[in-house]
Amino acid sequence: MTQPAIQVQDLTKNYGPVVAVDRINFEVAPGELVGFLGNNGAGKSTTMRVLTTFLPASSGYARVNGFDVMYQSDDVRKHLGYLPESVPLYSEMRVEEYLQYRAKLKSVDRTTRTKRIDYCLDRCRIKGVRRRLLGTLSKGYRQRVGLADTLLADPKVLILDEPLSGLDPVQQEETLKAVKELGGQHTVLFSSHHLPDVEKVCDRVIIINRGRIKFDGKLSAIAASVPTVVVEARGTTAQLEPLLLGINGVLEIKPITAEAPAEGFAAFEVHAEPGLDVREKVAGRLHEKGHPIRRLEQRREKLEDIYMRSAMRGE
Ligand SMILES: Nc1ncnc2c1ncn2[C@@H]1O[C@H](COP(=O)(O)OP(=O)(O)OP(=O)(O)O)[C@@H](O)[C@H]1O
Repeated sequence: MTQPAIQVQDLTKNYGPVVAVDRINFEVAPGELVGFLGNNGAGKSTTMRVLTTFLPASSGYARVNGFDVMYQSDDVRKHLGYLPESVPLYSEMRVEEYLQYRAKLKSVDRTTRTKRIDYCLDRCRIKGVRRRLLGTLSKGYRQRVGLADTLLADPKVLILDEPLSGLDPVQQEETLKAVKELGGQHTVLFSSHHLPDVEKVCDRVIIINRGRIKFDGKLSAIAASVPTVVVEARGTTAQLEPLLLGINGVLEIKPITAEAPAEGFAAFEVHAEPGLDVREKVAGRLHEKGHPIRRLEQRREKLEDIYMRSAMRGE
């Protein structure tokens, strides 16, 4: 089996009495592009800081490219690019000058340094601002200069803490394109609050809530999930439930209480056997028994549904 690029086992981080990360486990395969999601204070940055060796774990362990973050931190850092949430830059330096300086610090080979910087400027779509002073750049450009910096030494693993935060939609799109292109070649773990963007670029998402992992799955699996039928019809739960349950292929009925149905109506989620579309049968049965339908639709689970469920759990 290929060695995971990131491996986290029973990792816990306490800040005094605050348990920021609570015995989490996950692995990221080489080349995977994984979205790390969670509400404010869920534990994303803390996990990332442990992975990038900036913070020691309280217990458990983490490895990056096979190196232990506690005991082999130099090796971890050698093969890792980290973009913190707010990128610290020297405002009086020009973009290119800054990247030269950073490349030197990272021991990027002198003979290929200029070529490498050119490549990173191009990758992060900041060629046009290469001679600008960092202090005069907008947040989006500063963020992408930070991203170019993380790429300089061609690290195998990139950890990006909210690379899209505070950017306008155009800047978000540009940054997102740059991040997407990094997948495959690099292993990328990035945190974000922008679910539609995460859906656009990631292979997989991990959702953390109050320091615990609540969901870890491939986006392709979410897209392929069995759709649910939502039905709202005149009648009471007691009248409608047995009718729906009696339909061939229907496995489970769940009354919908989150969105209150209109007076005199009841609403349900109907879960049927995989591959079976029961909408016509539902319509036929309810019509036959004199229960007019107000709403009948097929709903496929989206990342947002999973996020809401995972991020609300335990609140
Ligand atoms: N230096 C610190 N000292 C004490 N508590 C901290 C410290 N840093 C973070 N915390 C707490 O740890 C928990 C996790 O915080 P963390 O910053 O990892 O969350 P996050 O998911 O990155 O949130 P956000 O999306 O707001 O950046 C929170 O309860 C936070 O208040």
